[in-house]
Amino acid sequence: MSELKGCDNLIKKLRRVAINVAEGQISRAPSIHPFLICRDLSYGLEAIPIPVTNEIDDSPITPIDFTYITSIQVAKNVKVPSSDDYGCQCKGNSCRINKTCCFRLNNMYPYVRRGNCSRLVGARDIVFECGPRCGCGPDCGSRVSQKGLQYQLEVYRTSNKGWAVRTRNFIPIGALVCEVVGVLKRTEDLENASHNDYIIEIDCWETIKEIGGRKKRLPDEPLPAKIFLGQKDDETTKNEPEFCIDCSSFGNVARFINHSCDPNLFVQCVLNSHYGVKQARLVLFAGRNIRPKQELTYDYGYRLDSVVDADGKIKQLPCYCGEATCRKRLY
Ligand SMILES: C[S@@+](CC[C@H](N)C(=O)[O-])C[C@H]1O[C@@H](n2cnc3c(N)ncnc32)[C@H](O)[C@@H]1O
Repeated sequence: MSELKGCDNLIKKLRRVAINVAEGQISRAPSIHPFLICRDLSYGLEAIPIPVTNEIDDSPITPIDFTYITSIQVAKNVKVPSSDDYGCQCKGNSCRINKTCCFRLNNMYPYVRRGNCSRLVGARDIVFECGPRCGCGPDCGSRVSQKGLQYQLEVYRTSNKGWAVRTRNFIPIGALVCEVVGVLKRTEDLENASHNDYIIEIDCWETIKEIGGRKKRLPDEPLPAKIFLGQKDDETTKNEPEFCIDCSSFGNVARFINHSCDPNLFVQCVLNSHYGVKQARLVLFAGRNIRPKQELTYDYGYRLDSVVDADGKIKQLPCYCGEATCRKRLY
């Protein structure tokens, strides 16, 4: 009986694969992994393919209700700060020795090199990197967060959290995992969004200023960016709109990374083309050594009772991270 059931399941799976081959959603080559439903979520946009697997249920064959992108898009009504005054004149790989390089904006050099991999030494309020207006080349050591995927990631189905992301490689502590990519929008434009599952707030300024219960990452470190934030006084910055990254319709693999109350990744704000902290890039780094097959998670950082519905009623979402220190609710 159980053999027959197994056969039945296999037939169902093959039928789904056949449908998706016909619809062009997955490669025509037969898969060796019985639960592989898409060979590459990014359809070739990432240097390393991101397979999607589902051993759990019959939910839509691929999480295809969004378009995969690899760099931030900007909503029409968002003005990106000027990049005229950002950048260094370093040439080639000279950034490490050049006193005027962008990385000197960091109080301390943020990365350390171990073998082939540069690692972030620890979470900072903000990391300054070289960027598009700099004279140095793409191999400059001050562009770590711009390197794209470095590890084999897999999107997979869970029994209680929908889709999730796990690594197929060992990821060392401090290593770049991925940027959170989506559409940069004004938070106020999303306040009436019916669901906020894929909206990530850029809270760099709030962290620096310890607003809303946030804590500075390195409390004793003088704020390296102060003089640059000082181009606009605090009052002006405070009154500027808030921004977030909306990954609901356009996004990358980060959109499938779940919350944990004891996460193995952390969000690092990075600036590399302007000084507008409210529009910092959000980049995920490993907060500890991560073994192959482990789920990747970060702390979404919601305050309890901070999410309300259209009628102003507090919304609650249970947390299934399963950690001993679980707060039981995401919000
Ligand atoms: C950015 S999405 C993550 C990917 C999502 N699981 C999916 O299937 O597309 C955020 C949503 O995933 C779910 N989620 C993430 N972490 C969770 C957790 N620890 N417990 C329960 N649900 C979680 C919640 O529905 C949340 O709003």
